Amino acid sequence: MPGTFPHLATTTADVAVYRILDANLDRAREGLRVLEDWCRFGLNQEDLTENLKHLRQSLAHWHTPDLRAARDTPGDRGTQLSHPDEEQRHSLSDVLQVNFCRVQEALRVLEEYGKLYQPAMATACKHLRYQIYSLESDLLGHQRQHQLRQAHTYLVTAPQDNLLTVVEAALQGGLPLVQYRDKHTDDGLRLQRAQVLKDLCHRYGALFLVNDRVDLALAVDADGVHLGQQDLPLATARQLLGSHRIIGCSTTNPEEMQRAIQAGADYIGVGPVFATPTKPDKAAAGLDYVRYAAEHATVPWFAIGGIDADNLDQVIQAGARRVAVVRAIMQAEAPALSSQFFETTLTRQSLLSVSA
Ligand SMILES: Cc1ncc(COP(=O)(O)OP(=O)(O)O)c(N)n1
Ligand SMILES: Cc1ncsc1CCOP(=O)(O)O
Ligand SMILES: [Mg+2]
Repeated sequence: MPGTFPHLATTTADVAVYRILDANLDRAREGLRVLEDWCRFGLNQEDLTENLKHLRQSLAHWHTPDLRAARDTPGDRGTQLSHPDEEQRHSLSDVLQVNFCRVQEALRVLEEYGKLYQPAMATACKHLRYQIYSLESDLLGHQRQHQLRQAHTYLVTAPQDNLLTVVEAALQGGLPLVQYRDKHTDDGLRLQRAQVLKDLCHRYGALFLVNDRVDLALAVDADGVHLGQQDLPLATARQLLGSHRIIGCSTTNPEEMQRAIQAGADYIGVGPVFATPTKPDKAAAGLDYVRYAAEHATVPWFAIGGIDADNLDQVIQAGARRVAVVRAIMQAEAPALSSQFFETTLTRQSLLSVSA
């Protein structure tokens, strides 16, 4: 077989290899186009768009007429094959993840069969595959930041027996952001719960962060971590989590806010706005600190502490457009309706503020 690949396929095996190369060049280029279009139209990320376009064009170079000539779509038994997982996508992140996998698999196939056809092609596809791996974490990081900016309601969970039922109901109500907070359960159970919650959030296209614990966040590949003033320094957490994950920071006053932003926090908590039994050890920072944040915060910020449907208007009037809650959803009769109420009210207010 080696060396028996003239420009026109001569044996049945040659034709089959040509068809595999043709199909996978199509697969890889189509997947790259899906990723490129989200970077262009969804994330408005020019660099990422340019990178993906360049990779797509590099692949096109190898898609020669003799490979295309081997195509036999009517004779392709695979066109009828499908799998339930291929028929639906749970979220944008799901679309991105699936298409990264598609491109990586196709490049692997091109590398292996390319060794029979043109070794230079195999080498080129290997290099492209490694470029895609690093592009994936970069794009994932931008997608997380995009989702964070779009989120207006942040559920911070409380340890209760119906934790999963409440969180799933809230996700069904459109909750975009969840933080697993559990100060006293043993680590084995916390790890297990964090993994289940992360999978649940990603099934609904929501971000999942872990409170306090960078190790748990890494162990379950969470989207990030939320740090308080007594937790790991943000710089250390950033070293461990990297730039593609989200790090949030609690703040109760302007000094803590400025320190958190200078340290590179992707978002901050602003509160407790009102005294709350959920965090009885912390005095209320009051609406004045919300007003200060509205004026000075240069990163996304979530008002937190004693916030519910009854006092949401006051918090909005003080300038908040994002809130984090525990009891208002965890103890709601209907967590889905509660999430929907917060998210629609705050999203509407944000749009009104932008157009004002
Ligand atoms: C969004 C948000 N803001 C503040 C907190 C409080 O964090 P927590 O770990 O409960 O308390 P401190 O570490 O800040 O004392 C939060 N969880 N989420
Ligand atoms: C975790 C946290 N950080 C500041 S206040 C608070 C608790 C908020 O709980 P609730 O929304 O039930 O008042
Ligand atoms: Mg903490």
